[in-house]
Amino acid sequence: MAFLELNQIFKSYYLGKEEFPVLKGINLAMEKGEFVSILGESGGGKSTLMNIIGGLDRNFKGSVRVNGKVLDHHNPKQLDIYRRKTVGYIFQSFNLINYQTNLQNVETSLNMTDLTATERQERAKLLLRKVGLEEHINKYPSQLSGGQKQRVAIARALAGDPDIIIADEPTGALDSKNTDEVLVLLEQIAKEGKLVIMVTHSKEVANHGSRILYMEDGHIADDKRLRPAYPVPKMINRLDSRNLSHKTIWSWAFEHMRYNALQSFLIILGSTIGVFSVILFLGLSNGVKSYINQQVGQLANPDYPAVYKNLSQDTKLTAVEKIKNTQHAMSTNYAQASLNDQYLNRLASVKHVSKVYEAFLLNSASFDYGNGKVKVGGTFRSWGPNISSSLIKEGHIPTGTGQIVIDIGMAQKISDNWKKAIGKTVSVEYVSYDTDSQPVTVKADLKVVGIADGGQTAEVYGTSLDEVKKELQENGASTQPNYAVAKIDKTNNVQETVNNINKVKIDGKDAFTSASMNDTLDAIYRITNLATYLLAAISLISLLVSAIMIIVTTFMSVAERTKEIGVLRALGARQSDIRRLFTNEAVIMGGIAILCGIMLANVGEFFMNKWLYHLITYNIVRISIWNVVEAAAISMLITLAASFIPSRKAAKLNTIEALASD
Ligand SMILES: Nc1ncnc2c1ncn2[C@@H]1O[C@H](COP(=O)(O)OP(=O)(O)OP(=O)(O)O)[C@@H](O)[C@H]1O
Repeated sequence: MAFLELNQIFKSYYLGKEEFPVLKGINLAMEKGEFVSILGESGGGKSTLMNIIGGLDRNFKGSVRVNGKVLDHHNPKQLDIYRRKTVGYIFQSFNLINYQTNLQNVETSLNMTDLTATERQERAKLLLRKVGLEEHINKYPSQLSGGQKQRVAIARALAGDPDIIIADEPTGALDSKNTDEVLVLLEQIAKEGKLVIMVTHSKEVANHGSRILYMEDGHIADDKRLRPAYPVPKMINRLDSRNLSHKTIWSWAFEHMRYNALQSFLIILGSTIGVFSVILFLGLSNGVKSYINQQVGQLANPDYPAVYKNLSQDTKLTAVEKIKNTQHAMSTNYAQASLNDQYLNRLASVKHVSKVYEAFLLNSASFDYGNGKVKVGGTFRSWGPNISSSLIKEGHIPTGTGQIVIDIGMAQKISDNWKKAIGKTVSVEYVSYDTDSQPVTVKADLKVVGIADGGQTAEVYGTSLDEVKKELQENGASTQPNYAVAKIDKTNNVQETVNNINKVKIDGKDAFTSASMNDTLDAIYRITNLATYLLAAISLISLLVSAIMIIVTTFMSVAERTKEIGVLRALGARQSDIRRLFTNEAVIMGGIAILCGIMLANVGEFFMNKWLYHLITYNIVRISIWNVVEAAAISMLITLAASFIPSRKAAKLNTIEALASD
């Protein structure tokens, strides 16, 4: 039984329904140690026959038997292994991979053997030495002559230690000197016990073989033996084949990306800008929220909601709107708008309210220092536990009568060194109302004991509750508080208690209106969230643009590398290897873009905070680890999705057509 047997091989091409038979019943037997030349007219079916022997063509009739076993051409996996292990290809146009060095080109094939990395390198060097290219191992194919390229291709074909070498017009593109050198090498390979099958148009070239087959009209017209087959030496230590490792595919993807540096750089740049802006906008939104929190939080303690008397009948109004109505009503009917003992006691009886503090908010007050030297307007308030003491930047909160806390803005006007305002006397003037709701002007001289900074939200002027009551009493104004502060036992109970306070009824009507910090913040957050989503959506657009760039460039890359895909498949790479090759490259670029985007966003955070700090004294960009994770995940998903279709297309390319592409 011969090593390679072809039985009744029929092959036709179809144009529409029209059949073009090319091989019309080929029967052949070939042995190891033979150097078979195939001659024949152009279009006679030589390459078609080679594709069948090489395991590239699966659509034919008949059987191919190798070493006694029928090759199952309906089983792609078996064919992958067959090409990897049994066949070595040499093409007319060399088909070397241009972004790999000559050494790496030979190693490409060796990567599908069971050798270790060092063994692979040693064998690649040995093979390149064998074909006389020892000095050129680190050059790229573009730096070699045609003959040298073909010798690299021969070294690559031999790399996996195959039994059959298929050379399809290996000398077609070479001059006579290089042709001779290549033929000597092929003869040498046959002498080493391999079956060499060479297609040629030249009789002279064919004569180097030990046997010549003439193909004519889809048949073997003549089979001429020139000399006996070379004796097959005992082959020991044969290499075994294995699938390409993930590591190898990653390194190829990386090599190709490096080879196409400019194109890769532009894609990475596009994605980097996308990732950078998504992270930065998310960080900005965090900063804005935490800034609002800080501003509102430092002004008022969330465990102490303010409670006003409710005068609005319209139940659809929000708590904040109802509070405004009550404040308006104060100047027309103070007695009705302020809280009497009945209301204060009822409030104290609400569940979770552990204490009720009377409080005054006196709008349109004026604060005067040095008889008009510094005069400012603002709201004067009684200082209660609801006002955070962290607002005090110098001095202390007002504890007894005759004391005042002024805003830092006024303190700066009083003295260049604002801290020196402590101890100065400030005159306060405001309007309140008597029990008949008639306006009463209240004046008092108070000593500055503290300086407060309310940030962007409010200017802070305040005195003790006792002092307010004393002033009102002395000037004949009503001492009924215009609002109250309820102390809630636990932070967790605040929202529920505020809701319950708003439901309390006196004389059948809603008695109170109160807004928790959450109510106030929710409205603000809704707006900042909206702004954030809009900004993030804009940056997502740049990610999408980079996704489109990835799709386009991967498609272009597949088109450019069609031949390379064909070569890799002919060497035994699986469809999944090809798919991974393209996906991995996109993932590497996406990964680099994510890293660059994260780094840039951090730099952006630093500079934006630096530039904006003097405006608001706050680090307004606050990138959290979650912002980074979110942006990285979105970007990687987009990258994978973008590379999916082109990679699949690459994997599904027909190997023969890919090899035939220009
Ligand atoms: N994919 C295809 N679709 C249709 N016809 C094809 C296809 N590939 C080859 N053929 C036809 O099959 C015939 C045999 O082609 P093949 O390439 O095997 O010939 P060849 O003997 O190698 O020719 P040459 O010596 O010119 O390379 C030709 O007529 C060719 O036009």
